[in-house]
Amino acid sequence: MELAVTVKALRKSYGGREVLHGIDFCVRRGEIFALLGANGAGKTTTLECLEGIRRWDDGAVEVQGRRGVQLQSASLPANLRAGEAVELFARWANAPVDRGQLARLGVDAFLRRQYRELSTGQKRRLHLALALVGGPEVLFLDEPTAGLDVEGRAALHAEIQRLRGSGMTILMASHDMAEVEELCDSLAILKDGSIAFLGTAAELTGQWGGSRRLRMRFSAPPSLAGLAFCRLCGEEQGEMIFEADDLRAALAELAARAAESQVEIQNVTTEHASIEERFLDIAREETA
Ligand SMILES: Nc1ncnc2c1ncn2[C@@H]1O[C@H](COP(=O)(O)OP(=O)(O)OP(=O)(O)O)[C@@H](O)[C@H]1O
Repeated sequence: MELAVTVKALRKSYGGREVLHGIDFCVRRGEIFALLGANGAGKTTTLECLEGIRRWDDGAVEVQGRRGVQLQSASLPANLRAGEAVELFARWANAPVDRGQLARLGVDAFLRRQYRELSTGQKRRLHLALALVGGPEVLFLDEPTAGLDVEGRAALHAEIQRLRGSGMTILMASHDMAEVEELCDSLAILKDGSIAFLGTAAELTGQWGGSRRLRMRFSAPPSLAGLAFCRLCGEEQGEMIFEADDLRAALAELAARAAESQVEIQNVTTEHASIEERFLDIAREETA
């Protein structure tokens, strides 16, 4: 397994207040990795340390390959035209302008417009185009689709997937759970400057432990008094809906109840927790 990014025991303080408390994670080459966390959790600080624009106090950070950075609030000279910015970055990187990429990002539509005339979404697309000049091997994106319209978001997701397909490693900070679920191979949840979860989205939502709801249709209502592993939380279209922390135990318990009550189980479906639900669980644990 080839690693593109390694972070070991990374610590960072601002003015004596520690905001990263020794975090560890790795990103494999060619994967899309997301940093999630509430406002102020430390995502941008972590990305900035990796991007090489922020000093850290202790620990180690390694990035293998050329870096491309889409800044969160990057600002260019107000009267610089988008096309001039692209030419300028290409000259600095000693690389040709990739017209195809500009078209895919929709930047070609406003190349003649000055930076100050661009909308938030257009600026974001331009910043991504600039980050991609020279073909980075490791790309850093800070909330890449914030401020983009639906079409822009879809186009950008398609482009991010295309870039991953070309072997690029992508690290992104995001608040958009649907985006993370759609794009990312693995993720870390930062909570107050420490890692609260590290793994894949499937591991986060969990096949069993992370599942929450069980829908069951019985031939007649079984006796449900004193359930230990689940609780009835509603009925919908003839199905009983249960909530459980351990679905396996809940299923066994309900099957036993059905047998005791001599009723048949006609249908069972489980609903897994979404990334958002698990994220909120972790956020709540933080304040508990
Ligand atoms: N330049 C700075 N000077 C002092 N404190 C800072 C600075 N930048 C960030 N912080 C503090 O460090 C902590 C982490 O901030 P950071 O921007 O890394 O979080 P974040 O997870 O990216 O938040 P957001 O989701 O709001 O962008 C916060 O408490 C923030 O107030």
